[in-house]
Amino acid sequence: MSLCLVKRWCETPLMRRVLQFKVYRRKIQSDNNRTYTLLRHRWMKRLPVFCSGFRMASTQTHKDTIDLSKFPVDRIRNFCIIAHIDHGKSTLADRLLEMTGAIAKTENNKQVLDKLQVERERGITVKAQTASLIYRHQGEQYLLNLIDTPGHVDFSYEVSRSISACQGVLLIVDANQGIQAQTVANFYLAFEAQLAIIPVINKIDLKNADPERVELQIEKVFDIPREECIRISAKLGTNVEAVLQAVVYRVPAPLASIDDPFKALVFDSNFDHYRGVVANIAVFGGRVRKGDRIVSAHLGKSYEVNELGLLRPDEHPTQKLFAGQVGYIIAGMKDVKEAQIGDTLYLQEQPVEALPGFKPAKAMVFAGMFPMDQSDYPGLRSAIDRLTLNDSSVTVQRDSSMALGAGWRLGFLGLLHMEVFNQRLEQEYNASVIVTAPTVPYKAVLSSAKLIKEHGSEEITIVNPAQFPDRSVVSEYLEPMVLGTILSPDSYTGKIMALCLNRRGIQKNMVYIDDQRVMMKYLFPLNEIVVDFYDLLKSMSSGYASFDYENAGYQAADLIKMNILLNGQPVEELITIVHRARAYSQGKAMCERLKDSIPRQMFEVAVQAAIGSKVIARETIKAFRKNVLAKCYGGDITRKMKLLKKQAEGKKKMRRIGNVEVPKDAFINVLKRKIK
Ligand SMILES: Nc1nc2c(ncn2[C@@H]2O[C@H](COP(=O)(O)OP(=O)(O)OP(=O)(O)O)[C@@H](O)[C@H]2O)c(=O)[nH]1
Repeated sequence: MSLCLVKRWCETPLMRRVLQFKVYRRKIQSDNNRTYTLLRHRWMKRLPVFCSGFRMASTQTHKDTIDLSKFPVDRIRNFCIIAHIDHGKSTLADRLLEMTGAIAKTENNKQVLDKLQVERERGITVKAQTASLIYRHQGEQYLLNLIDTPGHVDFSYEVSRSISACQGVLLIVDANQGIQAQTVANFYLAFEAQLAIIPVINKIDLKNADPERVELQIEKVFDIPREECIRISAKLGTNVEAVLQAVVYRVPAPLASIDDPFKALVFDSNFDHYRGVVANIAVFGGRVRKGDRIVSAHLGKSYEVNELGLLRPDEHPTQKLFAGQVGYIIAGMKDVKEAQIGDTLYLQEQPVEALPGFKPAKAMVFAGMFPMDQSDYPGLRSAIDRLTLNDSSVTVQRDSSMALGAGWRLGFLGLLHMEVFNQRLEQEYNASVIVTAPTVPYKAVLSSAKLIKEHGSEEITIVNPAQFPDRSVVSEYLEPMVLGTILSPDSYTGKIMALCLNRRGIQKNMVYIDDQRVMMKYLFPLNEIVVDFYDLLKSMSSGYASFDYENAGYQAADLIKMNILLNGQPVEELITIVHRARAYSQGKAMCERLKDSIPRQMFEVAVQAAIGSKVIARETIKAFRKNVLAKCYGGDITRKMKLLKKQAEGKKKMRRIGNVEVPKDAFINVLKRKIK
């Protein structure tokens, strides 16, 4: 009884503070480091970026358990893991982290480097992650810097950036599926960067694994001798030690000298609300330490280094970073634009020539984003601002529409990138949005002198179909093209060729990579493959075909603007640019899909597709009222109220266009097509 009372008394807010204060005092005397850590967690979290200097000073007391000066350049290896989606990159990274003691070995280590909620839910990597491993081999210690990269084509920009910080790659291939489209694309990224390529055949534990066949494919397609392949099971940890040894022996040490002036490449960055920009860097020469003044070559601005260290995979502060090493740096930059990806950092007193950097990511898909309710606009604006700070490949422009109000037009690297961004807005910022039909960036060569003067150039890029210029003022329209690679078992070739033809694809090449699998190259208009091509390809090949694409410039095309009318009213958000030859079939398909997407209203709704004033397709949605109380015979009034409330809430998720209620996902659904 008395014990219980004491416990309760201890838990009163006042006593808690007193007791905590005592704990702090005692810890200051006994263990300086831990006290600082506690203080940091309790107080510093609330302080804004300008306090980051003080906060960093507090971490100065951390003991440097890793003495980086012990790792001369010849004992450093920088490598990334590349592969087709789901071939086991993140699982292999888990095993490498465990085996080198970076994380404790437990059953729960599943894709440890996939930290975002969206990555965990979808089971895909979206953002490349770095981890420094310390590996002991034959009495020597090696510092291995690993970068786990995403597999999906939309995030290949992350792969090319990661490659620039490395001298070698582990090219993972699934022992069951063999070489897939992203395996080919990623191989060429590494090959063109002249990196050492270690082929690793994963999932040999699977019943249908056929590592011999995969080795032959690797030899045939990539010209890598089959003896160089390492067979592993990342899941069970089988033979993973051989991978670490291969990294030590086959990946060259970085070409960087400690005697050169400090020079580092920013290959990734993210924004921390309290500390500002955390930039991931690869040091190409010299050394940098805390307190140094560094300059960013892009902006010419100088900063003091507040914190630096390794990622193991969590931040592990150190006093210095040396030539050849990969780590992070925090220098009071308050915006990711100050630490542009591809930028070079150097010491203020030792200017150097900037490193080549990267080509900026090019948005391939544009869509309008609008708040569900205009009163949510300020909140959504701040959510988009914050999310784009951590994803600089998204472009943002203000936009507005008659039906949806004020919003933005955002540019993404692909449709999955757009979906992931949308999901992150909802999950991380609780922001619900309406996304309009995605479109690709078209170009128009203007013929009107007045318009050329207005735009300052003859050629304009159109990212909003509503602003598509009329044929009368244009001499030529251009559409973006891509070179697609399809890998599939040969039994599906006929069906796949029909699909490609249906999407205006032009075959460029077709080779057998073994006696059953075929690789086809097609030139496609981007617009034809961006929305649902991949889904259709997967379903018609029972999931066996894979697809990847790369930019292939622009090509002249006969394009027209197609309007969608709901009860005679044009819907700006549903305007699409189509090829003249496909206008009728696409207009018909869009009307059919809209008929399925829009719930019945109290009145009849005519859904029409029109080119200019000519209607080319029509569907009718019959009048209807859903009586939610139909099954509620007699009974309690509160139950009826609940049902009506639920119906009202459902309606909130709709958008009123003219007098028609349109659900928010209709804008994207309407573009999905079926193969004819
Ligand atoms: N049987 C078996 N399954 C494995 C093995 N390695 C990975 N997997 C499974 O394959 C699936 C995909 O693994 P991930 O490690 O997420 O693949 P990934 O390449 O990182 O995927 P992305 O990041 O989305 O490209 C998971 O369900 C893993 O459990 C293996 O050696 N054997």
